[in-house]
Amino acid sequence: MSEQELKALRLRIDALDEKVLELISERARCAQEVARVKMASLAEGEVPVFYRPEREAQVLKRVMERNKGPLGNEEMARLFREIMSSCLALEQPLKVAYLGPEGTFTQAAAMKHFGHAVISKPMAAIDEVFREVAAGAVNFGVVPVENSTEGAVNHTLDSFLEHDMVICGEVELRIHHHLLVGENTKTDSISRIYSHAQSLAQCRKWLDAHYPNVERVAVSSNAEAAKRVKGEWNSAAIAGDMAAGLYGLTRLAEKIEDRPDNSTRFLMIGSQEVPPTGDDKTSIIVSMSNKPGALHELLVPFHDNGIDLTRIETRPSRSGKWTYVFFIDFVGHHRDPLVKGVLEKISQEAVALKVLGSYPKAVL
Ligand SMILES: C=C(O[C@@H]1C=C(C(=O)O)C=C[C@H]1O)C(=O)O
Repeated sequence: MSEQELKALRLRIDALDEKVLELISERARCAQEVARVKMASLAEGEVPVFYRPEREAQVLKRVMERNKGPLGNEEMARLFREIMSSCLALEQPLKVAYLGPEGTFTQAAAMKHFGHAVISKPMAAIDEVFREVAAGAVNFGVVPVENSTEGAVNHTLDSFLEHDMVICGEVELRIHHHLLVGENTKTDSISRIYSHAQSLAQCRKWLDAHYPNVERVAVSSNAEAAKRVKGEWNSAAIAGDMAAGLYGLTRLAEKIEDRPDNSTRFLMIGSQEVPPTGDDKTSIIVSMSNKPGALHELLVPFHDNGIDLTRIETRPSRSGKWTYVFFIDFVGHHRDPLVKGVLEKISQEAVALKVLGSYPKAVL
C-alpha cells in the first residue's frame, strides 16, 4: 500500500471518528434527558430507577440483530455495552460489589454485565457480597453460581436461603486458566501450586499429567494465588488473564482447564424487580414435604405446561436434618400467565416457594 493511500484512509478515519464522537455525545445527552424525565415523573416519596436491565438487554439485542459486520456481533455488543455503561453513569453511577479481590473472574463478569463505568467494590467472601447489597451500601452484587465442569457454587445457593435478594441478571463467562509464574520463580523446581479449590478441580487432569507430585494449595481466590506467587521462587498459581495482568505474572502454560468449554455463570443480585423482555429466565427456591413423589409433583406442572427447566439443584434446607430445598431455573418470566399458573400449582403442594427473580437471558 502506498503512503498516499494510507494517508487518505487515515483522513477518512479521522472524519468518521468525529462523527462517531458527535453521535456518542448526542446519545449521552439523550440519556441525561431520560434521567430528567424519570425524575419528573416520580410520585411523592418514590425513588428513581435509573438502571433498567430489561431495556439494556433490548438495546444489545437490537445491535446484534442489525449488525452487518465486519465486526462480530459479540464484539459490537461489547462496544455498545461500554457506551451504555457510560451513559448510565451520567444518570447515576452504579455501585457494584463483587467477590474479590481485584482480578477475579467475578470482577470480569461484573464488567461484562455492567460495563466499566461502575464503581466496583471487591468483597472477601460471597456472603459479604450478599450483606453489602442487603445493607444498601451498593446497588448490586455479583456472585458465581455454577460452573460447567464443577457444578454448583454452594456458598451462593446457601446465601439465598439467608438473605432476601432479587436476581436481576445473569452472565456467562468462558473460563480459561493459565499456569502463572513470577520473575523470581525457578520454573524447574516448582513445589507448590496455589489456586482456588474450584480452579484446581477444573484443571485436575492437567495437573495430574504435568505436575503429579507438586503440592496443590487451595486459597481464597485465584487473584490471591497470583498475589502469593509474586514473592516466592518455588511456587506457581493457576489463574486467569486479569490476575496475570494485575500481578505481572507470565504464562508457563496457557488454557490448562480440562474441558475446553469450561464456563461459569454469575448472577447479579439486588432489590429491583425486572419487567419482562419476552426472553427471560426465572429462578425459584422450593421446599417440599418429605414424602414419596414430592420431586415428581414439583416437576409435573412444568412438564404439563411445556416450560423449559434449565437447572435444578438440591441443597440441605438447614431447618431440619435430611430436609431439602430445590433451586430451579426455567425459561419465562414470573408475570407470564403460563408461569403464574405453574407457580400457583406448585405453591399448593410446596411447604414454601420463593421467586428469587425473573431477569433477561444473558445477551453477551
Ligand atoms: C437511557 C436509559 O437509562 C439507562 C441507560 C440506558 C442506555 O444508555 O441505553 C438504558 C437503560 C438504562 O439502564 C433508559 O432507561 O432508557
